[in-house]
Amino acid sequence: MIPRSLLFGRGLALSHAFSNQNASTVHQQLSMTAWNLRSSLRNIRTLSLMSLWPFNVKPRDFSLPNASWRPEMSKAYEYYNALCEIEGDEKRRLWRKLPSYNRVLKYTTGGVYLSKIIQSKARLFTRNIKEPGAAFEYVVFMNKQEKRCVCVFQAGHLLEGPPGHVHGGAVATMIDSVMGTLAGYMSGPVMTANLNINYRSPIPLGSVVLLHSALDRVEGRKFFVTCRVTSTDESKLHTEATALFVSVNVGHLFGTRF
Ligand SMILES: CCCCCCCCCC(=O)SCCNC(=O)CCNC(=O)[C@H](O)C(C)(C)COP(=O)(O)OP(=O)(O)OC[C@H]1O[C@@H](n2cnc3c(N)ncnc32)[C@H](O)[C@@H]1OP(=O)(O)O
Repeated sequence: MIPRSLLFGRGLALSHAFSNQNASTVHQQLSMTAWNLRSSLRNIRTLSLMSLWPFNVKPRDFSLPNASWRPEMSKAYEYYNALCEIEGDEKRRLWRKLPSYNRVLKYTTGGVYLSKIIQSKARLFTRNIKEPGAAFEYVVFMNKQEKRCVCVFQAGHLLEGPPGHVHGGAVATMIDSVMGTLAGYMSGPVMTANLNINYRSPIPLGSVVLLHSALDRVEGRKFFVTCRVTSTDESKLHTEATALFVSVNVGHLFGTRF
């Protein structure tokens, strides 16, 4: 005959034990169950660490200064970084420098559309060129209280569009990324539903600009965001944009929502 514990699992096996065995055997069984539970929890913890491999080492923060930065980039960085370091209660600081990685680590194991090979090779568009200074060099400074952020952006030589100037798509990429970062910071996961851009004056290749983004209003799941791209002294307007971001649940990103 098949033992009852194998048919109904440990819970039912224990109730069976209560009715048939003496107290010391029951105590022994309870201790064993607790030990098994602890060991299972240890295994789950080990598994969850393994599932992050190879990302359980500290990822590289791409928003730190490097040798490719022009003095203008370093100067703007230092200006906003100093705002982040103003003495005071950490929680009450207005400005924060956001770290920037080449993957959104939380989502490494998701994505029903992606094969394992593509998943392991996926990298954030703006952080996928290894040569420092060749493409998108940028740092985002967030001011949650004022619902705005500033991005210091140095456009590298691989972003050429018109000769000697930055490609409009590269500008749009940065605008979308910075506005999306702001909307996401305020609300959790979002996707761009609508993006309108007016290009006012071309951005010279290799130059440093600021992207000023602000949350205009929120209507339910809809986040309306603005963005202005200016020279670092803010005297020249390069680009203006407005966008709508819609907050989504993680299932939407993985195509698993119903
Ligand atoms: C750390 C690194 C950070 C990097 C940040 C990078 C940010 C980059 C962001 C992106 O580039 S996302 C990629 C580009 N975007 C997409 O691929 C989105 C494709 N579209 C969708 O997935 C869906 O259409 C969307 C999530 C936007 C909306 O679908 P839902 O089914 O969730 O919502 P629904 O269609 O019910 O719309 C919700 C509301 O938004 C409104 N809406 C949606 N799309 C709209 C649109 N295009 N224009 C105006 N309104 C729009 C819609 O009318 C409705 O308004 P009401 O609530 O008032 O009825």
